[in-house]
Amino acid sequence: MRGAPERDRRCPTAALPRRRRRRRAEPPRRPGRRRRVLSAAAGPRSARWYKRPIATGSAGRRPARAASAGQAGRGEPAARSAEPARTRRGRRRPRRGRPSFRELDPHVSYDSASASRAEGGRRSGRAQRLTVLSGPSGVGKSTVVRELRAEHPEVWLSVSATTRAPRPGETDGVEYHFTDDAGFDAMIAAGELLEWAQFAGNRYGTPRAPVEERLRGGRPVLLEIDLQGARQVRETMPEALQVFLAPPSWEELVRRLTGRGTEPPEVVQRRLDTARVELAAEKEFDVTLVNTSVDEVRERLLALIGVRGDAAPGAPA
Ligand SMILES: Nc1ncnc2c1ncn2[C@@H]1O[C@H](COP(=O)(O)OP(=O)(O)OP(=O)(O)O)[C@@H](O)[C@H]1O
Ligand SMILES: Nc1nc2c(ncn2[C@@H]2O[C@H](COP(=O)(O)O)[C@@H](O)[C@H]2O)c(=O)[nH]1
Repeated sequence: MRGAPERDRRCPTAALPRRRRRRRAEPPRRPGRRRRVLSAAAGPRSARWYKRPIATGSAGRRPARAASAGQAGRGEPAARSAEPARTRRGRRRPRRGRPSFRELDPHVSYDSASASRAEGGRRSGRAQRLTVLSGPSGVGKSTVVRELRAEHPEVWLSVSATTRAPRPGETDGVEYHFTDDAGFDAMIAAGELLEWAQFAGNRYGTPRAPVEERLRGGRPVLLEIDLQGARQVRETMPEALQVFLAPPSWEELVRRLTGRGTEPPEVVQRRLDTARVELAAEKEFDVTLVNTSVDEVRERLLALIGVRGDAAPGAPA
């Protein structure tokens, strides 16, 4: 054992010059945990990934590329103005703090926990099976999921129960299981819901049994749920991959939600108020995908779920 220097027992910093005492007397800081982030290296469809160490708290995302998804004029993510700082050796210096959702580009970033879960799962032959897709109302979750399932019906989407009234064109048992308050209460009381939440004046919940059944059968399962539901699933099923779908900009989110024309103005406003809270919680998720292009997000999501582009479609829906 190396001999420890003898200490002044009354004051551990007494031997230090005065200006260094205060700093040494403070409890030692935890060294900044370094995370590894995988980011798309090249073009939007690239299957190449590079690993880039970043400091804790930084998403380490690539600077946004204007019109990267060929959606010029439709709320492209704001490009970062300055080149990233570099170390003396010319390496990229990690940014301090996470960028806001406005700074993100439509490329995926995910931290070490989810990356190793997803990658490790695949290596061991056990693909990531449960994926939660969340994000503010109107960001495009249903649109992306619809496109994804058109190509890959083997990805099973949970049909939620809700007390919301059906919109024109919605069918009971297809988009939702529509129920009333008493029916919803009964499901809660019977423990039939994996999670549930109150959202913009209605209740929504994920029926537990069908999800568990599909997971047992090895099907990739997708839950399209709000932030409160995502938090509950994080508690009860921490192995689930949590994906946040973000809008390219606030203005674009407003445009999409109002443009959809499914809610009266007061409900749109309510959903937008909630959206601010949801956007602020983006960091809780393993991955953020910015929905600038539905095609790109669909491909990214398929890769994250672990469904290969060459996977045979046509599995039972
Ligand atoms: N990448 C995109 N570019 C432009 N418009 C889009 C994009 N993705 C979705 N939209 C449009 O945005 C609107 C809202 O999409 P969608 O209904 O899928 O949102 P959502 O997140 O499922 O909303 P909610 O949470 O309220 O169910 C739709 O009109 C859809 O066509
Ligand atoms: N916590 C849950 N949230 C859900 C569920 N099903 C849908 N949702 C979310 O509700 C809002 C509003 O949906 P809308 O169809 O009325 O526009 C949206 O964010 C959905 O993701 C659920 O089972 N649990």
